[in-house]
Amino acid sequence: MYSSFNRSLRAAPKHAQLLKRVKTHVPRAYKNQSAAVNLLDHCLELHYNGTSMHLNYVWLRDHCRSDFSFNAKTNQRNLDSASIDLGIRPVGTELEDGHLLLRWPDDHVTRYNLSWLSENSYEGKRKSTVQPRMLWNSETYSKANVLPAKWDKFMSCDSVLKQFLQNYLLYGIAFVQDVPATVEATEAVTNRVSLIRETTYGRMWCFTSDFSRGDTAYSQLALDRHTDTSYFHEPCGIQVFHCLKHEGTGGRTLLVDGFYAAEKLREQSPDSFELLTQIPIKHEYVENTGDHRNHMRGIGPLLEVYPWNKELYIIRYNNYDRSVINTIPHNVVQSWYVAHRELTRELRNPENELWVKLSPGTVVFIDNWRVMHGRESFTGLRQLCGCYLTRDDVLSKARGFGLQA
Ligand SMILES: C[N+](C)(C)CCCC[C@H](N)C(=O)O
Ligand SMILES: O=C(O)CCC(=O)C(=O)O
Ligand SMILES: [Fe+2]
Repeated sequence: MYSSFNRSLRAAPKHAQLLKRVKTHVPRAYKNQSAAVNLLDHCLELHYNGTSMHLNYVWLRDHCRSDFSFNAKTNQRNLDSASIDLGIRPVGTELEDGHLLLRWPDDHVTRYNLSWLSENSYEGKRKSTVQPRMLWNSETYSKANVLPAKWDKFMSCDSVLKQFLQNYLLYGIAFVQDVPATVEATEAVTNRVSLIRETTYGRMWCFTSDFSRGDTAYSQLALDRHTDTSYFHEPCGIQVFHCLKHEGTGGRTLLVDGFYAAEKLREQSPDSFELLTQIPIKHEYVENTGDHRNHMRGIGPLLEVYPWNKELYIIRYNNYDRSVINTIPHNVVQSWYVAHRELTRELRNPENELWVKLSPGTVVFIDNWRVMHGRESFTGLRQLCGCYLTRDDVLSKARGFGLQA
């Protein structure tokens, strides 16, 4: 069944000798110190470090980290998974020195570190969160006393950037102060974090209340809390704002932790929470102004959770840009509106509102998959510049610093 395998690339015979080749039956159970293995009909059962894992046999062959199966330099799989016999079972197993050794019918030997298995198994993953977060309302955020980064150190010192990214991951917002009030400096601060995501608004944008675009953002009107670019299938991961100038009144920025509100909903009204994770909703951006012709549409539920651990990872909430609901029957529409109302009530709880007046020099990074922003109406000339980032790039940067993201 592994006829295409190159025998010379198989695991060293040293390991092979450790494994008794069992022709007629497979040993049922092995125990050593804190680990125990059982070969069940459809999977291998491994007890290790307080976790009981059920590891599918094809999976065990597929995730083999031998040189033959996996390229450790590129971190890519060499093995053609489609060539694995779907009925495969190991013909020999052994627990040795914190490792699980498996011999396959073609004599190939797979050697798993038990800690690697407990970290990477379904059971292990179910227990852990993908991204640790500190959910906040205005009081808890203020009490946390999260310090902003300062421009000089932020631009030159990696530990300051790392701390900034940690704050961003935990709270979904992070500030840099003392930034020169220019688009160029704002761009430099952003580039220090990651790649800028160009959209129809430009790469770096600078806007004021001139209705140059067909969107309320380009007015002096108040904007209720929302996430941006809900009309993309992948909404932008981060929004960066820098207020370069404001000669007038009002115009404060509103920030609300959408996950704090959504978790309240999950506690108080689990059915409504679940409905919001299941009903796909359209958001649209239709623009016909001057030279601008845009028609964007994104479809996705208001809340999305990882299926294996139910951890929330995105909220799309923009009542301005939400499009026609016509994909669900009326009785579900009614329940959806009830659920939307419950979530909205929580999002609008004044205790959850963090109001800040952005002023020249302060750049704010907002997790647009989690934290909502809005603004108070204003008078006078107000100029805001900023840009969007893609979430994957920012998370990658954070992981590069060893942060859990
Ligand atoms: C930020 N900037 C002014 C460039 C664009 C604003 C986009 C506004 C849009 N309604 C949305 O919520 O996505
Ligand atoms: O003007 C503001 O403070 C923010 C407007 C807004 O929501 C946006 O540009 O995305
Ligand atoms: Fe916005």
